[in-house]
Amino acid sequence: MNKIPNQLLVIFGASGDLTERKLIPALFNLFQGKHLSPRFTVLGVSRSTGDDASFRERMVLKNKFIPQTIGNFGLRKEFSERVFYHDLGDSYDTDYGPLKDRILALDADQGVAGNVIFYFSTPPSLYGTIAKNLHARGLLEELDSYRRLIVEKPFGYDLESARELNRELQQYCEESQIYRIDHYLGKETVQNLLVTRFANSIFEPLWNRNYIRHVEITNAESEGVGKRGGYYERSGALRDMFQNHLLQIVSLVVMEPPIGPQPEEIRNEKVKALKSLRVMTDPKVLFSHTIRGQYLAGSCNGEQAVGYREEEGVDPQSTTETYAAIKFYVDNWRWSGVPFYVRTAKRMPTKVTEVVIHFKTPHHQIFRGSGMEQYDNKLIIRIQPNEGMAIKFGVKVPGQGFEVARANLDFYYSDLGQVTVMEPYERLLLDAMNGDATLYARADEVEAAWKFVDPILKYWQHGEDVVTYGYSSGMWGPKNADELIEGDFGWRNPGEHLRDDPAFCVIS
Ligand SMILES: NC(=O)C1=CN([C@@H]2O[C@H](COP(=O)(O)OP(=O)(O)OC[C@H]3O[C@@H](n4cnc5c(N)ncnc54)[C@H](OP(=O)(O)O)[C@@H]3O)[C@@H](O)[C@H]2O)C=CC1
Ligand SMILES: O=C1O[C@H](COP(=O)(O)O)[C@@H](O)[C@H](O)[C@H]1O
Repeated sequence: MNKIPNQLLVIFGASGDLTERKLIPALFNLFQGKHLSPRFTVLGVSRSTGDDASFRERMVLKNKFIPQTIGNFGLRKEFSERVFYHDLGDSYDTDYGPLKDRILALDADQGVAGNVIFYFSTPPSLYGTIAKNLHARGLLEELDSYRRLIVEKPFGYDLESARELNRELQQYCEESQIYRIDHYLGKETVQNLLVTRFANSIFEPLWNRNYIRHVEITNAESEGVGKRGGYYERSGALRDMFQNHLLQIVSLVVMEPPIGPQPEEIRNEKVKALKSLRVMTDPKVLFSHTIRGQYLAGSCNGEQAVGYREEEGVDPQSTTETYAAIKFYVDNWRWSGVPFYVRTAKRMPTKVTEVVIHFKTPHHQIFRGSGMEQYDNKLIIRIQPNEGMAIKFGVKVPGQGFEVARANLDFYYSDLGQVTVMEPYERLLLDAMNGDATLYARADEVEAAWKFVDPILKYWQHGEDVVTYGYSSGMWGPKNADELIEGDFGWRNPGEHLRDDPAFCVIS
């Protein structure tokens, strides 16, 4: 079962939240599932004082994000013995000689055959510095073994900084060594978009402007920003979710069939898809096609929630958006004239991510007046939760005449029974260990996404007529966002339809 090479994973920023909440639990699950090679080893690196014992205790033995089950303590202990810590000193910009010695010693003791993956889990401002220092000590040179970098998001702050970061990293290693992580690509249902489209013959013939009226993508979270207010203030919903996760989903919906499943074939098509998004630069278009909002106090999931401006680390006058809805077009043969509507937000009534393909009504409506013309056919791809797919279509109501009712064909992943679905970080870590970059973003892909987002960011920052709407926590966001969608459609609000927000207002 073990095909993964022996290797060492070096995590920079190892004292942080991501390491504790996601990376170590994912690695433990992989260890538990016997997916790792027998000599797989982890070295945590950061500036915090510590040693192997204290790091093992915090990150493995007492890590509350690794579920405690009867009998897994022994396994934790075993796994913890494969985990080590290196204290870097006061700065990430230092001589990596001692770190190199530690890596060589671990290589000799643990037998990882010189294969090393460096995981950058620090603030992004340090990525270039860390790569520079690894390079200075020859740690990125691939001789008989491999050296890879996994780089966390956000990849850049805008187009220029993303380009600069690409240039910086590519100065020290080859593009093929760089793995830019986007955890949405690690979700089974996101990958299933490729299979739905290209492993079936029933969808692809309809997947174009002749049959599709519009495409709607919703990413809603009921949580607020929590303890990440400081980070979020500099980010906002557009940078935090739209530029990366949502545009990745868009690229999978929009792309042409790749000639094969190889990473470069898939990534080439995704880049082409992102390049075909119509960049909006006219302020009038930006005004009418983009909506930004910020959550106010309210009630979410039965609990009182504070407004964004009251969150820890947030400026009480902040205009950072926690809601973004964008309408745009894709300028290519397949999608010409089909509007795409994408929204992402925090403090919505529920947590849900879904893609809805709205098909056109039949061009000749025989059953006009029967009820069906109000309901276009839809394909709903539920990314989370209740992962699955549904097709909505019309059926005859039994009895005289031709009354049409709406029916569903549903598939839920849970119907597959006892299939273990890996968490995104598990899947993506395993892929990087295997050298499979299909589910990682390439430099040109990230830049193409920023090219589309940059003018929206600039307009939101400097545009004269930009408005930020306030919406109550627990509601579906600014009412104006409904007007983005032409015709009588509105957004498909999964679950309860809470429309009339008494607190809806303009906040800046
Ligand atoms: N947490 C999450 O859920 C997610 C995080 N990410 C990304 O992953 C990376 C790590 O995130 P996360 O673990 O949450 O971040 P943390 O703020 O917890 O930082 C990680 C570590 O980086 C080190 N560090 C070095 N310089 C600084 C500095 N100036 N300010 C703060 N920390 C510093 C700290 O370790 P020390 O001081 O010991 O050196 C810290 O423990 C970031 O790029 C983030 O954007 C992406 C998606 C989700
Ligand atoms: O990257 C991020 O993603 C999470 C949402 O991830 P999900 O897998 O729970 O949908 C989001 O909360 C966070 O703000 C963002 O940085």
